[in-house]
Amino acid sequence: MSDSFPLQKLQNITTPFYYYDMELLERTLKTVSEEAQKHGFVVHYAIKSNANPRVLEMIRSFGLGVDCVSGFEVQRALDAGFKASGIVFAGVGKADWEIELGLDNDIACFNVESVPELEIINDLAAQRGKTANVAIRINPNVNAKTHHYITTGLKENKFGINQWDLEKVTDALNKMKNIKLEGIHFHIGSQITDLSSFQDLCVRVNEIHEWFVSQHLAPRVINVGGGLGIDYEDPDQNPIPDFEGYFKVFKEGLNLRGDQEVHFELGRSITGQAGSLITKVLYIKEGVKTKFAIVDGGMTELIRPALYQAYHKIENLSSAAPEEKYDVVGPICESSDSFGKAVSLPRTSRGDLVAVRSAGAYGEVMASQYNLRNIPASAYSDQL
Ligand SMILES: Cc1ncc(COP(=O)(O)O)c(C=O)c1O
Ligand SMILES: N[C@@H](CCCC[NH3+])C(=O)O
Repeated sequence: MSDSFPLQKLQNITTPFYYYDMELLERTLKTVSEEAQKHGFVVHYAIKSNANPRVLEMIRSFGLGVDCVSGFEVQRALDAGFKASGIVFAGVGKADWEIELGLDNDIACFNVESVPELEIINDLAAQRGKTANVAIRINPNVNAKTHHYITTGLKENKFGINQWDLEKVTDALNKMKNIKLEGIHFHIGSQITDLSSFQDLCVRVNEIHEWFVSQHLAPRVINVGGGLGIDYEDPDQNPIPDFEGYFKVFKEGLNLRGDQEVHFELGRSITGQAGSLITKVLYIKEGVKTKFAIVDGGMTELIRPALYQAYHKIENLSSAAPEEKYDVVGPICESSDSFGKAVSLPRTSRGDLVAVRSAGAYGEVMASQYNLRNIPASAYSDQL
């Protein structure tokens, strides 16, 4: 039985729902802010990982900027009170209305992923008599050593502009009157736990940076994206990622010139450990190999196990009986609707509350209404 959850209070809430440990979120934000400040680094929060209004409110209170990947995210960030001057906007397929929204609100920077996109931003900025700040997203062809669905910096991935196309970018930039080159941008993938991938990234960034300088273009901002992973196996042992070690890699690895700024776009490492999906056991059913614990939350609330075969620690909050093995499955009409196979849990019964841990990032925000289910509600440790 876990003592890190207020079981009595959680029992009164209709399941399934997301539970946010706001004290942990606060400690994580304090750590990331302090560690970044030591080096003068600027952190943008990747809102795609979690756009819950209460979560955003706390993140905003720490003065982080926001990294967005759609016009809807830009709008959510503005609605949550983030300043436009702290908003950066990436994405391979920005529609005209999304670019217009960014321009009309004077966001800080567009992270541009192709030459045709650059042309459209230039045209739309010209129509408004404005100059758009852009960072060129470059695909550094670095192996992030993570799940292939969430690696983004290999040459075959759709993201960014390949190095051999950079001359086309500089040619285009020289012709465009309504674009200002603000920086260069990279992002190699997500859930990266081997820091050597970030060392490899630094080597590529330095090469590419040198090339820009040789073209008499001096990017003011070096944006190295996000991707720092979390400990899904042991969230209690490692609730806060090693931000110190992570930033140190960039401090030591990047060759900076003058007053350049280094920007980061961190999502999972900020929100991941602060959220759990709380679900209730509906039925215990005998299976062929193990018993099924059928819970009332499923892939519609948390799709990561079904989509990436991702591991999430599962805990029975209600029982302290001897352990047995269960396949913990949801009610959705898909065989992949499983949170874990042969999971050791204290003997589990109908009505027990189960926590699926480390679900604060890419959890609530990826919920769907498949099977016409409701989008899950949330509860917060500081409001119970
Ligand atoms: C461009 C960009 N920046 C930042 C992030 C945030 O990544 P993470 O949540 O792994 O820190 C992502 C997602 O992978 C991304 O695509
Ligand atoms: N949704 C992914 C991460 C994608 C990151 C965005 N590029 C996950 O749950 O791990």
